[in-house]
Amino acid sequence: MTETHGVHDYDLIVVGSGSGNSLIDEEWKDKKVAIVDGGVFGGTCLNKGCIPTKMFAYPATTAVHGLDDDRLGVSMERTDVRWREIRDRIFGRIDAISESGLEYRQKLPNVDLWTEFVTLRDPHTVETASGQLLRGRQVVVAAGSRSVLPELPGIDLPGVHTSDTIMRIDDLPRRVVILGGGFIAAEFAGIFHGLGTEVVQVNRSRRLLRDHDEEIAERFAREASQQWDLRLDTTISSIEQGSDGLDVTLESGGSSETLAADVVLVATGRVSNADSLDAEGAGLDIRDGVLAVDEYQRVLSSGEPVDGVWALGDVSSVTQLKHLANAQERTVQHNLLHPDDLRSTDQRYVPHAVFTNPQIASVGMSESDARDLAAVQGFDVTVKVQDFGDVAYGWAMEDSQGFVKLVARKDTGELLGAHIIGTEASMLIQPLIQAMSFGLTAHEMARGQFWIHPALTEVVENALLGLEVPGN
Ligand SMILES: Cc1cc2nc3c(=O)[nH]c(=O)nc-3n(C[C@H](O)[C@H](O)[C@H](O)COP(=O)(O)OP(=O)(O)OC[C@H]3O[C@@H](n4cnc5c(N)ncnc54)[C@H](O)[C@@H]3O)c2cc1C
Ligand SMILES: NC(=O)c1ccc[n+]([C@@H]2O[C@H](COP(=O)([O-])OP(=O)(O)OC[C@H]3O[C@@H](n4cnc5c(N)ncnc54)[C@H](O)[C@@H]3O)[C@@H](O)[C@H]2O)c1
Repeated sequence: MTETHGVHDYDLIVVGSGSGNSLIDEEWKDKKVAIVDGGVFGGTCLNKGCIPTKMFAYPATTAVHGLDDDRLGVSMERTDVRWREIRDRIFGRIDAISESGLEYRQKLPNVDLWTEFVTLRDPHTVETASGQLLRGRQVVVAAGSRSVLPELPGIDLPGVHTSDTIMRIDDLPRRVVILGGGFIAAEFAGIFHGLGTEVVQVNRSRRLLRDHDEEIAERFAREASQQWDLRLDTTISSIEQGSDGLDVTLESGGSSETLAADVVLVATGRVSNADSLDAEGAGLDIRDGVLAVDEYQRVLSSGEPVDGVWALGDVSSVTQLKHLANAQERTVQHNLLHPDDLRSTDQRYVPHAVFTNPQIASVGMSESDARDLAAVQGFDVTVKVQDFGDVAYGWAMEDSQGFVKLVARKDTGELLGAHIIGTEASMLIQPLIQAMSFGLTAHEMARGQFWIHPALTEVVENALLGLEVPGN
């Protein structure tokens, strides 16, 4: 670092140590780099997102599957759930990774680590909370997103959590009320139900998982309502401290009801941190609530890319997923060093999975989006829904939950969307993502390879063969 008139000068400033941290590799060893993070080193995914949630979801799903095995002629009992042991195992591993990542960065001679929140003074200058000014020849904004809390009486009470804090509580709650119908609500409902907590999930609209294919969302609502108390078209009007925990008042169709809960989880969405960085004040564009970038991840000001200023991940992406943030990080890593050979990220088929019970995974268009596109572009759509229970492994499982739904163009066999609900949906979908990414048609994918018999993947093969496409 060099210091001119109280300003610390760098070749590169990275704001955010989540996906942004991976940018700093050997290529930067002879340059001055600052990495700034006012939160926990390593970002959301590691510390309070993808990783710990899945480490809770796995034991919870294992427990629930065991309980469900009665119908297969095997009886199991969940006798003990040792929450603190689970929690401490999870965070024992995670906190150590965060701490060692921080120590590693602190030791690098060319890197300064600033453990403060910053705001943007201009596109190339950030000001730390303690008033230090850092100026970067290049700046990467990778400041992520944060939970939004609805304005609700009692929202500040102890016992009311977001996903940031609920995984660290001391005891497994006996009763939890979850507000929201998206990814986080679905995953935590699955976790707490699996571990034996009484779960009430409250969703404002009739539709859970609103961005999913309708049939998937409906099947999930059916499966959820058989496991926990699902209240649709319902809101929470207030939370109060009661004599037996929290009194949570629900409103639905003009009537109200008060439930007692030990904890409330608020899972009502996450917003880009572009506003808390004061990106707009620094002259940067905001589009759809996120920092606007072009295809090369260059940040825009009045619609034009700002030289040497980049953004990636949740701060600049409406789709908040770690694998997308990572892909954008690889793009920025290249572009920072190759201004004459800029790359973009292929975002045609960004998949996702919801690790609830049953799992859900999806890539590409929903049936209704595909039909809308077909109406505009003048092609026909073919759809096949194949139940897990129709193939041999599904019989072995006595499965009545899972299905694969494929959406394709009738004329060409191009796969437009794939949606799976059921056991290990997150893995079953991968060959479909591959086919779509590499342009395999439905028939080529079905007949161009062997499918192991009698593996569950046969449900994908059969779904492909059930589409009305050329070759089938
Ligand atoms: C509960 C939960 C579960 C999730 N599960 C999954 C999953 O299973 N799969 C998946 O793909 N995605 C999942 N996600 C989403 C995923 O975590 C995010 O998409 C991803 O972490 C975004 O990475 P990022 O690098 O953009 O931001 P982050 O990892 O959030 O990093 C941003 C960093 O910037 C810091 N920061 C913010 N503002 C400032 C500032 N003003 N000054 C300095 N530092 C600042 C923050 O402290 C943070 O460390 C989950 C999210 C949550 C909340
Ligand atoms: N497995 C994964 O990939 C994974 C897991 C968790 C989170 N995430 C990411 O994190 C993001 C945030 O997750 P999320 O579940 O918080 O958001 P979400 O956008 O998925 O769902 C938000 C929910 O809150 C409801 N809601 C919003 N405002 C409300 C209000 N005032 N009162 C009542 N309900 C309200 C919405 O109707 C919706 O059901 C996801 O969109 C996803 O990108 C991914």
